[in-house]
Amino acid sequence: MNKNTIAVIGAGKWGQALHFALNKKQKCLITSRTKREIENFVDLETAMNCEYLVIAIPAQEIRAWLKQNFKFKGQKILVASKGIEANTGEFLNEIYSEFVPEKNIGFISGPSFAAEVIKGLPCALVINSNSKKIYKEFSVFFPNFIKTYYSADVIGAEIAGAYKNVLAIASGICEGLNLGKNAQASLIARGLVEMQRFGKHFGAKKSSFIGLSGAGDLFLTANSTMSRNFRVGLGLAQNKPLDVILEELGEVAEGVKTSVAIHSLSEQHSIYTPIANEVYKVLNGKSTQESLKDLLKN
Ligand SMILES: NC(=O)C1=CN([C@@H]2O[C@H](COP(=O)(O)OP(=O)(O)OC[C@H]3O[C@@H](n4cnc5c(N)ncnc54)[C@H](OP(=O)(O)O)[C@@H]3O)[C@@H](O)[C@H]2O)C=CC1
Ligand SMILES: O=C(CO)COP(=O)(O)O
Repeated sequence: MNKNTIAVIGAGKWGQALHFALNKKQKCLITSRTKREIENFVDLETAMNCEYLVIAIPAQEIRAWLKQNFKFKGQKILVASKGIEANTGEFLNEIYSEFVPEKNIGFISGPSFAAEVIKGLPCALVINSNSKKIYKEFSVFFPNFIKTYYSADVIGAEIAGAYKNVLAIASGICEGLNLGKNAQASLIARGLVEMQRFGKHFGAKKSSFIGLSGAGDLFLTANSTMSRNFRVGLGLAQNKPLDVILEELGEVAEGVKTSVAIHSLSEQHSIYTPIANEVYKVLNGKSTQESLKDLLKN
């Protein structure tokens, strides 16, 4: 393993933006499944030898990718994905725990559209880890336009980051149906309550939901066409088939699969998650008007 070296794995929108940011203060390598003409692009083996790895691969792909490619040699990992595995309902920290010791891993959360980070626009992120050492070691890599905070509430950050994607789909539907700003603000506020309730069940801290990881990322994503998940909602409001919406998007919208995970977890654990459940149903063919009626029922 090469000491004091850093690499990003996954050169999608977020991986490239993080690489741009992390390459400011020191050399940062990048690798991806598909080779690209990017500064410091290397093969997977070279990247895997770095002491610090930032992994930006969609949540649904993580388990298979880790099984196929990952060998733990003492690397420190920062997970940049936001989602819950659909077919198991497992959180990313549970999946990673089979491959990396807890003291070597952290999770990024907070409002951060890749398109803005790659322009060097300022933002604030949270590095969530059970080890403050992980925060300290990774935070020095971040450039001066990114403020980093520390939190030990890994599960809270994970749930907030994954849940807000489902709520962004709901907010996109709201916008697409022209339901107005009152409706959208109500949806976002109730969504925040809902994700907090869901998180509490799994041991998350309330404070994570009112800070950057929860409200911060939710307000960003649920209010902007820059969000892929929000755009999925806009498409659903126009009655476009999901496969067409996803084909046009051409990038990952984690909320689609995460809604499956939240739906099954909330049934399994009897957690009241009305908005996420309606998103799940609309993604499975329920009409948006029916869904709206059901959400408004007293
Ligand atoms: N975009 C954003 O603003 C932000 C995104 N995120 C999160 O980061 C994660 C990645 O998102 P983003 O980069 O935007 O998504 P993109 O769709 O832009 O890119 C995903 C990347 O993952 C790689 N990938 C996909 N499937 C596999 C696989 N089976 N094995 C290996 N690599 C794979 C692809 O590599 P290749 O192209 O080389 O095949 C692709 O470049 C998501 O969880 C997202 O929620 C978090 C914060 C901000
Ligand atoms: O997580 C994000 C910003 O913080 C990106 O959201 P989308 O995946 O909906 O574009």
